Amino acid sequence: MSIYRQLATRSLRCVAARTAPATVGSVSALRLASGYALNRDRDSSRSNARSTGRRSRAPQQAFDKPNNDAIEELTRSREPIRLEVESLPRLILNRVDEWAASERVKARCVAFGFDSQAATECLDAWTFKIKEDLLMWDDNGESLITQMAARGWDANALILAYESGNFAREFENAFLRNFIEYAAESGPLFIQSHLKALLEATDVSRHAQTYLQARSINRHFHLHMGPTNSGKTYQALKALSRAKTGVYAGPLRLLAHEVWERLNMGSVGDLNGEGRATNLLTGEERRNVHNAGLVSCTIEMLPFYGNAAAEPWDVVVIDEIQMMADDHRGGAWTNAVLGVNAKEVHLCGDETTAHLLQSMVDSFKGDTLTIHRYNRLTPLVVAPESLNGKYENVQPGDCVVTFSRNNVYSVKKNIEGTLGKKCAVVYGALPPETRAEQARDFNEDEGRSQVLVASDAVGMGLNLKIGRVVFASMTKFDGQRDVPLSLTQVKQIAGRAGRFGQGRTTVDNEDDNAATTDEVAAPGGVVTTLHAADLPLLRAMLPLTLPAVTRAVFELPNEALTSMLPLVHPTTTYADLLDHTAALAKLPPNMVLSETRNRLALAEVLEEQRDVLTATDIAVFSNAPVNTRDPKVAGIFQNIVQAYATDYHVDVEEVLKKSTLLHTLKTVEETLAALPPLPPHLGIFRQYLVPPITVGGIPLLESLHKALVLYIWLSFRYSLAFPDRELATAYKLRTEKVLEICLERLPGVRQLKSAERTKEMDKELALFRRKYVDKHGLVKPSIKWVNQEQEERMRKMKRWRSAATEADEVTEIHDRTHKTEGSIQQHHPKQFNYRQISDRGSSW
Ligand SMILES: Nc1ncnc2c1ncn2[C@@H]1O[C@H](COP(=O)(O)OP(=O)(O)OP(=O)(O)O)[C@@H](O)[C@H]1O
Repeated sequence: MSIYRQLATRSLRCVAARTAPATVGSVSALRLASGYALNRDRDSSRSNARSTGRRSRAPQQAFDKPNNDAIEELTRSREPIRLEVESLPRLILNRVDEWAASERVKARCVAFGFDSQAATECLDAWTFKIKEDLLMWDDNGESLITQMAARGWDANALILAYESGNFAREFENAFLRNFIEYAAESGPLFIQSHLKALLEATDVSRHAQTYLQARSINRHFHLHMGPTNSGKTYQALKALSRAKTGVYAGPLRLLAHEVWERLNMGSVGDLNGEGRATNLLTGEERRNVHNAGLVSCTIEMLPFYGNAAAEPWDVVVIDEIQMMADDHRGGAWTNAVLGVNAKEVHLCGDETTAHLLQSMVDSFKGDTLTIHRYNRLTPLVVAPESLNGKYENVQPGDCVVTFSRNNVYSVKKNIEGTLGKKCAVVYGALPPETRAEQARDFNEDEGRSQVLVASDAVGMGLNLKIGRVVFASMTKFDGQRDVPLSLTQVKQIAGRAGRFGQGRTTVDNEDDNAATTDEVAAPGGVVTTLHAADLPLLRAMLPLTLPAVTRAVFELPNEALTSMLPLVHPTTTYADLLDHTAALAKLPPNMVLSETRNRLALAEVLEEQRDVLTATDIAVFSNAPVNTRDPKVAGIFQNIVQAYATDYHVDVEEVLKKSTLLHTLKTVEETLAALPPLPPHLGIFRQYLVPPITVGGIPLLESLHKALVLYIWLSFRYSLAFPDRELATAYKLRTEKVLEICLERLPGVRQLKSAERTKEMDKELALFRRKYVDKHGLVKPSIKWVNQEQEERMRKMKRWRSAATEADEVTEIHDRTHKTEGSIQQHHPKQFNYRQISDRGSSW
């Protein structure tokens, strides 16, 4: 947070506390006490200690002590933040002098066409007028709102900004717009018409009116509201499956894919196996089915304007509507509600958005709305006990939730080492296709995995047979520090337990919500924590209702940027253009601008090619799916932009070459191809079956996958400049395959001891040995990387031996070496002898 923001925050807090003492609470409903961080540290220190074989230094007591402070804080911070309208004038007064005197405001004025002398004079005059106005306003709520509106202040927007904790930036933007409106009427004559043009270009408050088709019909909205696993999507899809034309729009391409498959196969609602021809449309994939009346797509690809004949869709289903409050992607949901051309719009999500959606729909003349409310189909209970910090207590059907890829691996290793049961993994950086494969391995009876270890990515998009969710920690590292899990995250993740019709473990709990279902409800879900100390917190959080979403996230339309372009100085960078437009934008009611951090990072790269790229190019590239936190992908994005700008021809292999990611893919593929299969019923014998590159290569393969998805995404927008879509898709599929095998071979599962093996198992094992193990008890070394490792050892050995022969005093060692010449493996029996280690627990 900048110093300015800190000061602004502090001063506004003080004023608010003075002016509305009884109503100001803490900013976030769930910004909890430091006890969270303690739990996370304990968790990771514990897993580190296990994996390194050391004892954790954290005293055992700390794991068991309930975190009362955090629970108390939780209860207190549930108090809603309130700001009375009467406090607003004072908040404005307190800030106005400092704001007007600041250099950044002057710089902004210069960018808008003022000279600095004129800017200072005009700002002084405006400040004086504000103070005069403030003295004249009476302090009665309703009339104050009207008086403020007459002077260009949107009191309700400022109150919402304050209550949602974003007020510093938004107050500043409100000052800027108010000042420019004033200057456009009363400022220096030479600039007035220019300022009016700026105000017009950035006025997006009537953006909904630009969706002409949607405005010309009367849409009927159905809100399907309920917690996870309450059957909302099921009911909405039923309506879609009956429609002649329609669309399903979901948050992930995984979900779009799943719905596409289900509609085509007829496994939705009333279809009873009679498939409906449905097309698939995602940023990276298009599949056309003959005579398709339906489309399944990701929300960003929603065909707003209706079907191919430009007629309104009969039914459009928009899933996970609460995502309209998401800082980064929320704009896509908001636009869908504003502009989709459909007779019936079904919105599925949790209760938090009901009020906001009602007021949005009310603002569209002629549109109507019905709300359907649902309860969970299966009960969800908090277990009476935690796992008491012991992975031994994990059961088949459990999903252990932790955060970050490394923690997922380390928990997987701990569980596999302790229980001897294989774990599937799901985390955000895994390609969705690989996630789905892991989910299948866990869900299906013949799958190898009985336990799932997942990050919060498990909260959405996958149907999983989870009986019990176990939170390994109640905090998450946000890139800078540990933050407590939000109530939304806790509820979304916990809700995965006991999925209707998919449950695995049972709890004795009668389901009383399942009256409307077509089939018998499955047993309910259970949720618990790994550590005893976290359980009371979980128990306190689960029954809480989620705070209502008060504002939808709004994405700056490209038209606003292109209208602004001729109005700013020609040397203005794209990042500054974005920033100026966002600062001056007049938004529709109850909306807040989306987060532009990632877009600004991409804009910096695009700036290098600003003389070549068109405004449309910049708009497309700056919205490309690039995670700038992954330096490999960010580097490849830079190569792509450069190749596009210089040659208008982007060769997929060429842009990937510098990153060596394709080389990694080939090396891992070759390594895997030379490996014997995994031994049956045994844990993984790391030395032969898990070459280091198959573990170390996983993050690189994940980056490669993202880079390929980016290429494919761009190829759908510029098919001439990106001609290698097929090749990129082939590489993408290869990457997914290799990733799956690498995950399959991740070391961890303890080898079964002979007492634990059945005769059948022994038989299969004997077969395996005969085929892959030589007479010395070694896995047959036809494997390139093993050979290379052996050669390296031989080289070292020779060097060491020659050094030893030179020194008389090491004769004894030399003799010992000489005896075993020709059988280098015998120097490392622990590493190479398969027979010797097969009965030992894996050291991984
Ligand atoms: N009436 C029903 N008959 C049969 N199966 C149903 C019924 N309602 C829901 N299901 C099944 O229950 C599971 C959960 O339903 P659904 O995905 O619609 O819930 P949801 O409330 O949308 O959950 P989420 O918010 O997690 O997406 C699905 O597998 C769905 O097919």
